[in-house]
Amino acid sequence: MGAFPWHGRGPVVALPPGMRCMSSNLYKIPTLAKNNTCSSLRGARSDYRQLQRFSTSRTSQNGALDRTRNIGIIAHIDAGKTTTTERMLFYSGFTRRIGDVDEGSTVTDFLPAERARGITIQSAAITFHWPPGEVDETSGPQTGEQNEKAPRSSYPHTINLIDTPGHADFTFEVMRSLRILDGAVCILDGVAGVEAQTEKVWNQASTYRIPRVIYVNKLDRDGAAFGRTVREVSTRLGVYPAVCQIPWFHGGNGPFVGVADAINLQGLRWKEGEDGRTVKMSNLEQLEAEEPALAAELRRARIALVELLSEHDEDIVEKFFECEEDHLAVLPADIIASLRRCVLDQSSRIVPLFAGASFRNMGVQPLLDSVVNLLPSPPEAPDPEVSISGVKGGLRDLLSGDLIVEQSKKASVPAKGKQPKRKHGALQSSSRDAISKLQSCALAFKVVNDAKRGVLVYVRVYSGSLDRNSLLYNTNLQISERAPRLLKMYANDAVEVDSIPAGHIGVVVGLKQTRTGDTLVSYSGNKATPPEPLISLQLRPIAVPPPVFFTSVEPHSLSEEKRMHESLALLLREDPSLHVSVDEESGQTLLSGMGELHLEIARDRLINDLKAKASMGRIEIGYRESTLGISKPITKLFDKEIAGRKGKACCTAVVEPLDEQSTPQEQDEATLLDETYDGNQIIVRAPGLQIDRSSRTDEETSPFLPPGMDTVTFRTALQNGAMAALARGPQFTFPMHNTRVTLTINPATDLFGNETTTSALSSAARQATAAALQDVQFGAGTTMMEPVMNVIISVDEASLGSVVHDISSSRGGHIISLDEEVPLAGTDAAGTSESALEEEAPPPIDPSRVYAPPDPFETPSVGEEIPAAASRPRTIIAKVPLKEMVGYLRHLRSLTAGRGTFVMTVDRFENMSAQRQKAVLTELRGGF
Ligand SMILES: Nc1nc2c(ncn2[C@@H]2O[C@H](COP(=O)(O)OP(=O)(O)OP(=O)(O)O)[C@@H](O)[C@H]2O)c(=O)[nH]1
Repeated sequence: MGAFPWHGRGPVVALPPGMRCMSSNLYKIPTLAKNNTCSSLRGARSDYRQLQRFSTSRTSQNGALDRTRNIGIIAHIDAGKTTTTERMLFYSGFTRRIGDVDEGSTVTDFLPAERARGITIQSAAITFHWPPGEVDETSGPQTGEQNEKAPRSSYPHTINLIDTPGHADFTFEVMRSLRILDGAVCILDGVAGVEAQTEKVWNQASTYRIPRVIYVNKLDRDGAAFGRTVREVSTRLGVYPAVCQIPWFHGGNGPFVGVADAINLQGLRWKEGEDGRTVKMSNLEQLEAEEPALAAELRRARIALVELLSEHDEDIVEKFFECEEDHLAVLPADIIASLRRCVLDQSSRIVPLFAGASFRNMGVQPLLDSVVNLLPSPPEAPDPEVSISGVKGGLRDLLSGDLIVEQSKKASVPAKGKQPKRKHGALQSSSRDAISKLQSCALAFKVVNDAKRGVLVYVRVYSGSLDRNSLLYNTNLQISERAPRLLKMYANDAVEVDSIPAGHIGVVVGLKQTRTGDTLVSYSGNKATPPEPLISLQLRPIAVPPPVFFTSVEPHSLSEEKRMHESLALLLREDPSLHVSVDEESGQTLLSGMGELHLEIARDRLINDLKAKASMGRIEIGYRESTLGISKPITKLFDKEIAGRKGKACCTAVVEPLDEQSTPQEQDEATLLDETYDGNQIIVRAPGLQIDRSSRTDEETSPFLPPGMDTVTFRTALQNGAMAALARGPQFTFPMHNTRVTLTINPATDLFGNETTTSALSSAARQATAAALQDVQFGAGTTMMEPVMNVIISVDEASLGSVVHDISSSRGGHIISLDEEVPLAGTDAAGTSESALEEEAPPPIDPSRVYAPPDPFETPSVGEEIPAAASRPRTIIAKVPLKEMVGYLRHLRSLTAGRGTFVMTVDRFENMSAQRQKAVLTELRGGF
């Protein structure tokens, strides 16, 4: 048993064999070479050289994979993610000094903007080992066979940690980080409990079925209420908290000094003011002598834990009977194994819960143990969702061939009015053949411009192995790029590697176009593109929410314009939730995003980090314009020379409103395109086009089209033209929304052989659509639309009335519900995982059946009891125009004595009343 020195005394506890043994190296930091005078990061780097051996034999890869955890930390803003991460890095030996968010010296928040604001903006990927030491397949049990006596936390594991941002403006950033995680630690603030943002991120994590543990932080703070937080976990997050630790308050109601561990039946005590490396451990008898009330509570916690597990796990029931129904006699290894089964099979809704105060350096090492012991390795994680040829399913199903069977069935059903393409059997075998050619499949989950190394593309490899110099096909952009260099990242430091195997996270340097969210595949054979259907394989696609704020960006001089656009392009590669458009009439460049802070950070990145010489205008709400009626069919002939080449094409456009009442358009053979993008539907029809399909390439052409132009190019040119016209409404110049454009081409009269170039087609479509919009403006008219937000506000009972009144009377909002019993589905996830969202919401959990230790302030001996009713947490769900929510946090804080919080997401764009439109326009004009 390891010694945990405490004021120079010897070991205080010897645990019986079979119980969890926290070997001494666990809570100690490996000594770095004394003469190592370089930075702490560089110092640690030499210890991680072994990672360069990524591309070794399959067995060792599998072994290493078993000892890998790709995890993230999710929480409400300020719950302590960065503070906890810094301790994790320190205890693992990665850093030699604990960074401090308040001083701006943390490792993970390394962008200057993050350090300045003390918040995490870009999630950084960082790798360390827990417990410290080499990850070696010879140490610990072999793959698959878990030694019953020794927990996983007794031998080193590689932890790839993705630090996710907590601010609501970065929802998309959170989503894209979440989808590559195999497990997550959810940090709660022990004073604030479960907050609105926590609920939101929690629901997003549920969408991806990410196994989680909960860590209740800040238990050192006045007003910390562990028991209340545990109950909130059950009511607000809709899961059963498996309380694995309870807080240790000195003497029952003194300062927080450590935790009592219900798995191992021991007390862990840290010394105030130290770096937390030394932990005093007491067994149950010692704890009884020292803190009898805590020891009694620990027994209750252990009983509750075994009871809870027994309700969901047969194996623990067996162990319980083997121990003659003595809850305290069940071995810690059996409890850990049971917890692990429940965490991996999420149908039990059991989530293990731990306690600590990271800032005081208390509780972080056992939390790291729980990451290794309870969260899944990559092969144990839920099957990642893929979409291929329009069919969704799991990647493992795809690789085993099951998903392709489905895809073939779907593909072999002819669309209405069309001939079946190929026979089902043939397609199935060719699909199988294509899948067998897949060498690797990876998701680019983050693009970062690094001042020293250039553009870094962070990837999570899902199958095979991504090798240096391999050709990667980007299935989103439909282009190929070579991967000249691969890196393993340690926050802002890196180690060169030859390959990144499945299950791991790494960085590709040298990709010119790949963006955040793109899927990269490599395949065998010398073809320029991967075989069908691999060409359409996409990993966990996510829907980008519509931008609701915008700002203008102006270069300081004409000569700076090119550089500014390059920087903007890079910014868009990094963050696809930003949009750039150029207003055709004013020539102004507009940058739009999801929130004010989102655009402020983009400005910082553009001007301070990317050094673009440009200035940004005021951040404004992105209104939209919508048509109130149908236009006449308007035909436009484009006949002009462009760049010395004659271009001629003709097109007819009709625009009309697109809303719930709109009748869906019948699709027939003449329909070449029917797509909805950014709230607008574009239909392209060409009756009588006479399409010929090449049996060899599947390419479709027509004798009416100029030689070399296929139908895809033809309809894309028309679509681009219509989209350009929709970018500017006829009356208010805001982009059009909820609008359907039907473009009709008569091949005999509207196409002119060689003269019908793609730019002529685009121009004809743009002019016809713009003219149809003008026609509407002078007929039925157009209206302004505004973003309406789905707002979730957390307040206490005492301030509920004033907040509801403020929302419904002063802000023109509609209250949807108070205290939704069942957790809300992650609204941002809409469309990302149908299967997850289709599931029925589980029944609510009765908090009276949930074990939670009493909070010190609830005991009669301690001061006055806080009236429970007034502090009861309440949740308000409302729909409120975004305009009324600008600057709302400050107002909410003043209404709720600083306790209220809220999150919001775009619900929809709504038509504005004439009165409201007038008021907004007056304000906008005054503001300009
Ligand atoms: N008293 C106390 N304060 C803490 C504890 N953990 C974190 N804090 C403080 O809480 C504040 C927020 O901590 P961070 O670690 O930056 O929180 P975060 O969740 O990373 O915040 P974002 O990066 O902005 O999402 C800082 O002032 C910390 O010093 C704790 O255990 N006890």
